[in-house]
Amino acid sequence: MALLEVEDLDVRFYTEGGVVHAVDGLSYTLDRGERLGVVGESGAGKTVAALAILDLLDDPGRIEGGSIRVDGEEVLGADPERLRRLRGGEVGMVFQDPETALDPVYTVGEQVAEAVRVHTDLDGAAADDRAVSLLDRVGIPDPATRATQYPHEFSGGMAQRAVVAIALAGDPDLLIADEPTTALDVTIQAQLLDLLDELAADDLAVQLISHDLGVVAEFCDRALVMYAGQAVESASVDDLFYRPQHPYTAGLLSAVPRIGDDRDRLRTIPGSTPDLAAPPPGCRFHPRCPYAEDACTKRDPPLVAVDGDDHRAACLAHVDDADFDGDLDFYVEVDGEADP
Ligand SMILES: Nc1ncnc2c1ncn2[C@@H]1O[C@H](COP(=O)(O)OP(=O)(O)OP(=O)(O)O)[C@@H](O)[C@H]1O
Repeated sequence: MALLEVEDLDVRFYTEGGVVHAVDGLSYTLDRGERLGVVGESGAGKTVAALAILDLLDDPGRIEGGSIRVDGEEVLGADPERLRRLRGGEVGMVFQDPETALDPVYTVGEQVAEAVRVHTDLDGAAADDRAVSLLDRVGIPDPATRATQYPHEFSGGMAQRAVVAIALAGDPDLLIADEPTTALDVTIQAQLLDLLDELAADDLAVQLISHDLGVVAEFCDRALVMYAGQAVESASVDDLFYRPQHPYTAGLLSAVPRIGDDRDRLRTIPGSTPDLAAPPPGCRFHPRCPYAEDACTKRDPPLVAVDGDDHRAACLAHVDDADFDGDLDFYVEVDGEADP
């Protein structure tokens, strides 16, 4: 049995501008100890889908359907005791910005110890000791002194390590990291990824949400590509990078800057993500797709196996025919102009 099984998840936001269908029929699984990268442009539904796993969506967001099982147990509609065990217990979460995750009025040690108390049997001095050892485990030097300091005394990288320590307090099986390095500078980003790498080597499964395909290629075993609330491709990292099947995946890859690329301007896929209150009919990517045919405007394509069960895509288009060599230049816009 997979550690995490998401099946046909449906999340909508009821806004004044209409019903935003943020996650639509999302299904995927994550095994114990596996590292899954979730990629896609801003607004694809990556964060909303992750919050749904812990039933953390607030008004006007609502989970309208589907199933989320952690270790075989359903999360949706679970009682408060089960949710307490889940959040920060079986599943730890790290967000982009450590400053919003830490409370400025408590010391870092108090915050880690509180998480220890909530999720374990430890109390009092034993919880404080565990907090110091967690700070040590995430690579914070002189953890006993650091534990007595307040978040503002921590650098961004150290604060994010403290957030990881809090996420580990309940000894989770799964860590969801939502753009955990985006707010950090490049060297610190690499150090934090090294830390996640070490933790994952200890059999912790990681769901890493990232805009950065390079980070996903380096860190993850498998990747799930999301577009406009749906999964469009799911594959091992190798298959995804060398044999992308969905034109959107190919577009994302061709937008990655490469060594030797002398263009310093931003390369993007032409067009923008659709308004999820009124998504285009058929395949949601068709208005931006160079391969779109009439049928794509009518039929919402399901994920189908590409070559074996582990590689699935919501399109069996012609990316292969284009002899993909990682440089689909015809696809990409540079500064809004067609790329020569
Ligand atoms: N509170 C909210 N009210 C209305 N719509 C929302 C709300 N939160 C998210 N959405 C919508 O849900 C969709 C998915 O958002 P989500 O944050 O999951 O995207 P994302 O892929 O994580 O993007 P990013 O990389 O920018 O975080 C977006 O269209 C967004 O506008």
